[in-house]
Amino acid sequence: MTYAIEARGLTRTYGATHALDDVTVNIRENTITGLLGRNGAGKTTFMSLATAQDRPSSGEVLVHGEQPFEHDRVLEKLCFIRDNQRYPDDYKLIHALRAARIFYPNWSQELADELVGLFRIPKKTVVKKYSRGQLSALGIVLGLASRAPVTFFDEPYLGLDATARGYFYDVLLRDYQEVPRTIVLSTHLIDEMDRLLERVVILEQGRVVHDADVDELRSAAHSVAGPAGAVDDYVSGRTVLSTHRVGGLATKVIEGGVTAEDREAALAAGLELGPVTLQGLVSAYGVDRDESPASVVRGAAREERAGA
Ligand SMILES: Nc1ncnc2c1ncn2[C@@H]1O[C@H](COP(=O)(O)OP(=O)(O)OP(=O)(O)O)[C@@H](O)[C@H]1O
Repeated sequence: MTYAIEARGLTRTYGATHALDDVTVNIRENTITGLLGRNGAGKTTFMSLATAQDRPSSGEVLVHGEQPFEHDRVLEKLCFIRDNQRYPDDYKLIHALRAARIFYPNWSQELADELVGLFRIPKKTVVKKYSRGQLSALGIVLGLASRAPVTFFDEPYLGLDATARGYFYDVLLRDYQEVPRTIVLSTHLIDEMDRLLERVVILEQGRVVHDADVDELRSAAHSVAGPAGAVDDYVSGRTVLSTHRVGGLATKVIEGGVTAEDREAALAAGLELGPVTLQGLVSAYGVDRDESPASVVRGAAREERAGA
C-alpha cells in the first residue's frame, strides 16, 4: 500500500500545550480523508507540519516518503488552503490565478474558470476587499484547480452559502474521480461533508482517537435509547462513549456493532437501537466518557430542583 502522508510520533508543543502529541498515522494515496475533532484538537497543526509551514517539536512527517521541509520536489506536490490565507495588497483574481498557474505543475485553467463562474468571484475587486465567502471561494478555486497530488483544505467553507458549498462538494467529487489525488479536509460540517469522506482521522487534544474507513467507523458504535434504567442495564459491561438524559429517558452511544443478541435484548427491554452519525461519533469522542455537557447541565438543574 502506498501512503501519501506518514506521521511518526509527530509532536508539536507550545509551552505546556501539546497541540499534537505523539501522532502516528498513515494517509493512503488517492483517498479523501476527513481530519475531524473539536476546536483546538490539533487539525491545523497537523496540516501545517505536513506542508512544512511549521516544524515538529519531535517525530516526523513524510510526504510521498520524503521530508517536506525545504524540499522543492515535495513542496510542489503540496497545496494547503487555510482559512486565513493572505494575498498581496494589490492582488486581483487574475493575479492569484496567474501565480497559482506558475506554482502548481498540474494546474487546470479550465477548472479554475468553471469554478470562478460557479462561485461568481469578482474579477475587478482587489482580493483584500473580498467578503469572507468570496475569500473562501477563491481558496477552493486554487485548491481544486491546483490538482496538487496532496491537497489540504482547512475548513475551506467559512462564509460560503449553502449553494456554494454544494458546488464545492460536487466539483470536488467529480474532479477527484477524473484526477485521483490525496485530499485531506478538516471540517466541523461533518454531516454535510460525510458523503465526501472515505476515511476519517479523529483528533482529540492532540492525539489520534480514531483512524478508520468511514464505513468501518459507522459500524464500530451504535446508540441505545429508552427508559434510563433499562438503558443502564443494556450498557452494563460495555464502553459508553456519550450519554444524553432528558427526564427519565436516556440515549447512550456505545462502542461496538449491534449483534442479533443485542437486538433481542433491546426488543425485550423496550429499547431502540440505532446507527451513529459521524458527527455523533466525533462529539462522543470529544467529551468525557459518559458525561456529555447536556447531561451534566440537565443533571445539575435536576439536583437544584431537588434541593430547592
Ligand atoms: N502558535 C501557537 N501558539 C500557541 N498555541 C498554539 C499555536 N497554534 C496552535 N496552538 C494551540 O494548539 C492547539 C491545537 O490548535 P489547532 O489550531 O491545531 O487546532 P484545530 O483542531 O485546528 O482547532 P479549530 O477546529 O478550532 O480550528 C490549541 O490548543 C491551540 O491553542
